[in-house]
Amino acid sequence: MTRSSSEAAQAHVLDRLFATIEARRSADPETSHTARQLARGTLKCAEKFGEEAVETVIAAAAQGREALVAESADALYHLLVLWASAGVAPEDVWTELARREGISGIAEKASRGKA
Ligand SMILES: N=c1c2ncn([C@@H]3O[C@H](COP(=O)(O)OP(=O)(O)OP(=O)(O)O)[C@@H](O)[C@H]3O)c2ncn1[C@@H]1O[C@H](COP(=O)(O)O)[C@@H](O)[C@H]1O
Repeated sequence: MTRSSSEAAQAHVLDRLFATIEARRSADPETSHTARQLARGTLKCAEKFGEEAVETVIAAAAQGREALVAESADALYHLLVLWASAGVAPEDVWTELARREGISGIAEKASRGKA
């Protein structure tokens, strides 16, 4: 696989995962972790993402590369569950990221009057 097609596959996996998450809205919470999370509401989904984000920080600080990869996957999954719960589509975020392409983060911060 070439570098560019590999990169495209990485992007698609998040879109495929989001489609799976959306399809789980009507699934049985007894058999679907996603349905269970969505049934708890957006605030609980946000709280769960926060927990997974903290676990990602701990992995980065003390547990090594393999743990960081695993915790990052958990965090991304729970971020997508949060988007689904809150009515955010991946395209909304991809569009915002594309809008920022080529804008230096340092220049953007300076434009808001921050050093
Ligand atoms: N990518 C994931 C994924 N990553 C992490 N997890 C689950 O997220 C949970 C995070 O671990 P925790 O120990 O924090 O969870 P927990 O012990 O259940 O804690 P609580 O939720 O009770 O707070 C685990 O149960 C993981 O199995 C995931 N569950 C599902 N998916 C994807 O979603 C698809 C649909 O899953 P279901 O909805 O379960 O069918 C799957 O095919 C996968 O592609």
